[in-house]
Amino acid sequence: MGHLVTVATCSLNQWVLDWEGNLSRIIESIHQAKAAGARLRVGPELEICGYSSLDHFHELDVYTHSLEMLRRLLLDESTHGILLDVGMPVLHRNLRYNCRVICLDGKILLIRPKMWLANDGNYREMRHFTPWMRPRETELFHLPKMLADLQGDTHVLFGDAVISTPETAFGAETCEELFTPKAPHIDMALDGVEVITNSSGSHFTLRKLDTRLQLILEATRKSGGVYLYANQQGCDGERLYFDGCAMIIVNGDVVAQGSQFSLNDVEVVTATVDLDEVRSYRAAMSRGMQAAASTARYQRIQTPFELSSEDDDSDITKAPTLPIQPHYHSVEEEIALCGGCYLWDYLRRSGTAGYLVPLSGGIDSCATAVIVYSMCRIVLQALHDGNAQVAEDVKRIARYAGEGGVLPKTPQELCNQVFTTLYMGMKKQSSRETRQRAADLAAAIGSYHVDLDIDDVYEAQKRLVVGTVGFEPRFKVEGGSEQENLTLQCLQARIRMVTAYEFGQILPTARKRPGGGSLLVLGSANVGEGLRGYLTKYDCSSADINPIGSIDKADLKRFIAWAEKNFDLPCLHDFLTAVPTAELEPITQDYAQSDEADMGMTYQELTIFGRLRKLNKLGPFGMFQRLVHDWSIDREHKADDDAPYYTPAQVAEKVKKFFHFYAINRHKMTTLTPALHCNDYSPDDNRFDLRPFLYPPFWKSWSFKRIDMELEKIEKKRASKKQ
Ligand SMILES: Nc1ncnc2c1ncn2[C@@H]1O[C@H](COP(=O)(O)OP(=O)(O)OC[C@H]2O[C@@H]([n+]3cccc(C(=O)O)c3)[C@H](O)[C@@H]2O)[C@@H](O)[C@H]1O
Ligand SMILES: Nc1ncnc2c1ncn2[C@@H]1O[C@H](COP(=O)(O)OP(=O)(O)OP(=O)(O)O)[C@@H](O)[C@H]1O
Ligand SMILES: NC(=O)CC[C@H](N)C(=O)O
Repeated sequence: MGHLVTVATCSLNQWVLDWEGNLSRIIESIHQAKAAGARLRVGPELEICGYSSLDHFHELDVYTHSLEMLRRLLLDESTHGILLDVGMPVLHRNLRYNCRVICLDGKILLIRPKMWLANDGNYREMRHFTPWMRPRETELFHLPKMLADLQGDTHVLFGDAVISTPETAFGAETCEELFTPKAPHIDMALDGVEVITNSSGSHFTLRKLDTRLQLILEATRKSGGVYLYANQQGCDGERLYFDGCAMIIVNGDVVAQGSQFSLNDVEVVTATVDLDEVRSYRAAMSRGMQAAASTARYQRIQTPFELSSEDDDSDITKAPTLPIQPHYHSVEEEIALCGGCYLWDYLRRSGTAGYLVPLSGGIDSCATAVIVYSMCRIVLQALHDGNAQVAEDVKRIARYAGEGGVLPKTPQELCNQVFTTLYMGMKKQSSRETRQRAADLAAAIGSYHVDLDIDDVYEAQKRLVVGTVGFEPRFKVEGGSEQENLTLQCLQARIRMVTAYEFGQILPTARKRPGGGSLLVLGSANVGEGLRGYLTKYDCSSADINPIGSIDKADLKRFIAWAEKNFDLPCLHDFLTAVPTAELEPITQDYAQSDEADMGMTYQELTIFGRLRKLNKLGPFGMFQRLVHDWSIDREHKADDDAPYYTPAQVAEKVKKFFHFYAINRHKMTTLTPALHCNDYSPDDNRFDLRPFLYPPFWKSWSFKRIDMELEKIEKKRASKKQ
């Protein structure tokens, strides 16, 4: 029995209900772990069926197929000789549990159900599973016949227990459990469990890795121990991107870290850890006394399987893996990499021929196009690194096999095959500048670019009203009313949507691309526009998928400024300096439409409203109370110099205006294009931010009256102070 132990964790790019694909990735990770000399391997949460199976967890098939895949795994002798911690759903006494199955050499040692289910934001585990609410209790699980014959027994243990090997003990906690105030690893550590596995289905949001890593570092800093973090990676069929980053942490130090964004379907991370370091770390007096006082005792399931041997201790070629500095990406890199990896998974899994972006010459569709370009760069890097799966996918999607099997040499070359950009101008509304910016960007990234005008279609459609009811709607600048102005704007916007789909469906065939097929249309409404409803329902904001729908204008601008340098795209500079405009109204000598003027608020203010509404959970009155302090405070007391300054009356007006537009436009969120989830202030109505979409008029609401009452109090106080 030795004290040097090699352990493995992994990230797997699983896909919901891809039973045989998921199993093959699990087996591949076990082979890689064994090849690295590991004797314990942990995989992501629910890895057999894929984490985001959602309401499929209500179907018995999912439990049956999970058992069938587990049986295959147990039967496969190439996976023997290593302790396995595998994730799958299990039906036990008619209740559904989210479980870890711990097995060795074709036999199950323990089934450990998740105790603290994830149930906020995007997570609805309580809808699908029952939590195991009996800490440190176990009972017998009746094995179905297909497993009983392998096990040579009819039952195995089910519940909250740990595994004891000759040299150490290890226990499993599952994803959310780490985030809870009384995480299971605390009691396990106090009871002498030295290795904790954490199998996660943890999604990416911008700047989130820090939170996750701090929790793990803190856990092992306080309790000591070896922590093995496994996570899913990629798009498994939902709006979430799972950001892998498998890690091994020892006593508060990271010793191994996998990639957060990559196109590797299987990534195994291993380290050799010294159990004696855990023992010394824990032997500190105060911790020792707490451990002695703890009454939490775990049932230990004994196995004679050794994680290491005394031979290892005298093998001087074996050494503990040294601590490293954890690696974080900047926000700009996160957008480029997360968006790029997600779009590649979506493309290769949807079986379509590529993407199409309606490119307006503005910053949002520009950001979407640059994310597609980032995808092409990531793919090229993976080809360069010899990723066989990516090579196979490129041949299939970009049909390079048909052209002599030569793979693309540059991201632009790939871009030209899988990415179309479409500028759809109007003679009076579109400026030369936007048309030129779109063309310049397309040339720089190599997309197949189409530049056309939609005036004929627009005029023909407009004539339907003129010819049928004898009324000719006019723009405001031509003397028309508000309603006429809106109707004409929305008409253009919707014609663009129809045109985008038309081209998306026929272009691969028209270009004689082998296999034809359709392009997926990408949307590019940013998070603020969605929230404020500053978009036309069913225009180009209605697309197949939107990579930037949960990202705000400020982060998008940072991303474009970063890409200008890091992707060597000088043409991006002009996008950054342009005034955001919808170009839906005719441009005259003294009028050009502008987003911020139209919206009655700036994009910066929109981000603040969006965060306070969702993250701080503030309604109109609460938001007024908060902002009157942030925005009306005397300049010299201000913490943030960039924050706007407004009088209390102006703050009241701003907050009311925001909630008014939010309420009357909320219906647009119900039909908004699915967006890649990158931020916890996303207004996505369908999965994340569940709200009504028919509100009473806010101008007459009690909450607005309360703002007025509060404003009166504030103004009286200010007036009396001045006297
Ligand atoms: N309570 C409710 N529940 C369900 N649906 C409701 C509804 N109230 C209205 N509606 C529907 O929504 C329609 C009004 O919404 P909508 O048609 O979007 O039209 P609307 O919101 O009136 O106008 C679109 C606005 O977006 C602006 N915009 C800015 C930037 C870009 C773009 C662009 O398109 O490129 C547009 C444009 O300047 C204009 O101010 C109604 O005609 C009705 O069909
Ligand atoms: N002239 C155009 N040609 C092609 N697509 C357009 C054009 N005008 C608008 N679109 C599409 O409609 C979407 C919504 O238009 P809008 O004017 O609101 O742009 P936006 O959301 O501010 O984005 P952008 O910054 O790209 O203009 C754009 O993102 C773009 O995809
Ligand atoms: N699957 C889970 O338990 C995930 C929940 C966790 N709070 C996370 O975001 O990572």
